[in-house]
Order: sequence, then structure tokens, then C-alpha cells
Amino acid sequence: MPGVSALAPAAAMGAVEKLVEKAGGCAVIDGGFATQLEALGADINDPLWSAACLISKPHLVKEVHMQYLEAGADVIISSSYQATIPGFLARGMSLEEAEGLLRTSVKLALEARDEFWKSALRQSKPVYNRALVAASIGSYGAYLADGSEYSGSYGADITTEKLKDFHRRRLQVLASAGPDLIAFEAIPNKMETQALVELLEEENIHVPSWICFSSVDGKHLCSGETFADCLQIINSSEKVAVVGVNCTPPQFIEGIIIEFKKQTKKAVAVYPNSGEVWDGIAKRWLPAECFGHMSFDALAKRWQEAGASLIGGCCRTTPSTIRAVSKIVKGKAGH
Ligand code: MET
Ligand SMILES: [Zn+2]
Repeated sequence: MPGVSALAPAAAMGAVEKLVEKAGGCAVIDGGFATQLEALGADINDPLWSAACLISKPHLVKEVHMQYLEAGADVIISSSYQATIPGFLARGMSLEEAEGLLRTSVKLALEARDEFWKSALRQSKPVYNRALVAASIGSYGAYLADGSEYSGSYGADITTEKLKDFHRRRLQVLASAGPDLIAFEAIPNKMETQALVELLEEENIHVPSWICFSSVDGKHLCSGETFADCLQIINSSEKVAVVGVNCTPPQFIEGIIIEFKKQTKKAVAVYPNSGEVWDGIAKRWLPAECFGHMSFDALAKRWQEAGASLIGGCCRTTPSTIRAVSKIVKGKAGH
């Protein structure tokens, strides 16, 4: 059954549908995680990127989660995007240590959520919902850190089976660490989409997933393959509750939502980047190409009207972006 109708009884609703309903039809996702870690002084110029902080600065990881919760995020995404077992092993860690760090990423997000929720209840702040914790899983390309994250070209030797093997153990470890959701982020091609859908079945993962693609032209995945082809694969899976795009320029999002709404009944999540472009060679952000005169939050209102059920931000967005998004999509002042 793809998706659950708006009239489904509460008992039949999944965690995401319940949250979206509680949030008034549109839930807010957090913003750029690595971006905010850097803003707090962390050095993420590392093959493990933001996941390096799991080793050196776990208190900053928790602090970033707290800041996004405070800003109004209904979903926070763990710091495991670029945390991989082979990545940690290459750092000289044991398998136990590597798996422990993956679990730590979920634990830090759960602790932040629980502490924040406790204090929101104490202060009876009705603007907040109890947030969900999504365990982040980046693509194989994010692990390679060679630019293929945004090209989707994994080379002739890569097969669906190899991609499943790459993702298998991390998925098992993260799913067993107690998150509310698994968030596959910035998936750049169809082969990886197929691998993830098959893996969720094979491993019989009970935590609901979302799969978000990245796009550089607003019409295709980074690989050039169509959203329609990938959504068809995902529609057949009951394990995937949400589909969407992240780390994609904001000017493409409205068109993408319209396309997705034609192709799927699943809830649609969008959390674009700021529109700045990552130059992987020079390792710096280039200024945003013009996306009209609209601010990120004004665009978010249009994404909501176009049918997105979850809206947030990705790289180069910050807690103030999320505060503004939360205000505009929930129509509530006061964060
Ligand atoms: N959740 C990750 C982050 O915000 C997504 C990165 S997309 C390249 O750091
Ligand atoms: Zn991003």
C-alpha cells in the first residue's frame, strides 16, 4: 500500500504521518548539519567530514541538534552522513569502535531530542512537537568523497550487489540504535536507489525510511536518470515512507515537488541547500546562482502549497533558516 490516506485511523498511521498531522500538515526538518558544526568552530575538512566530530567533539554534535530543535525542527538528522565503517577503519579504529561511533551518532540525537522535549514540556511551549530522530546514511559517493556524490558516476565495476554490501552493516547498526527513521540522503543514481530498496527488504528493516535524491538540474538525479524511474522502484516498497530531494538548489524545488506528486503517493520531503555550489576541486562554496527575489522561507511556503509534507534545509542553511521556515509553514510566531 503506497502511502496512507489522510483519513487512515491513527493506529494505522506511521510515525511520519502522525508527526505531519500534529505539525498541521507540514513538518519541519533541520538544516545543514556540517554547516552548523563548522559555525561552532569544528574542523570538518576531513575524509569523514562532519562525522569526524563524533570522535573529537561529540558535545558539539549534540549542541547542533539542540540549536535546530530550538529553531523549531520536528525532525533532526543524525551526524552519520559520512560516517562509514571503512572510513573509521581507515582511521585505525577497530570494528567495535567504528560500530560504536555509528551508534553514538544516533544516541546523541536521541539525547538531544529527549532533553529538549522534557524542557519544552516543563515550560509548556505549545509551539514545539516531540521531534523524530532520523539516522543519516549518505551515498556510496559521499564515502568515496571524489565528487561522485554529485555526478552519480560510480564507474563500470560497481554493481547493485556491491552497493548493497557497502550499505548493509551500517544500515543494520544504525537501525538497531533506536532511531525513529532512516534517512538516505543525496542519493545520486538509480542503481543505488534499487540497491537500497532491495536491502531494506533483505534485512527486513522495521524502522521506516526516507530516500532523498540530489539533483543539479532540477529535472533529473545527479546521474541524469529520471525521478520517475527511481520513484517507480520506491513506490513498490512498503519500507520507504517518504521520498524527496535534498542538497539541491532551492530554485528547482517547486518543479520537483510538482513532478513527484504526479509520480508517487508517498509523503514528499524537500530540504534544499542554500543555492551556493560546492566546488569539489577548490573545496569551497561558490555564490548562489540567482533564484529570484524570494528568500528561502518565502520559497518554503510555495513548497508547502505545492504539496511537500516535510520541509527543511541542507548545506549552508542554518538554525536561523529553519526558524524562519518553521514560522512560515506553521503560521506560528514565537520561536
Ligand atoms: N545531513 C547532512 C548534513 O546536513 C547532509 C549533507 S548533504 C551533502 O550535513
Ligand atoms: Zn547538503
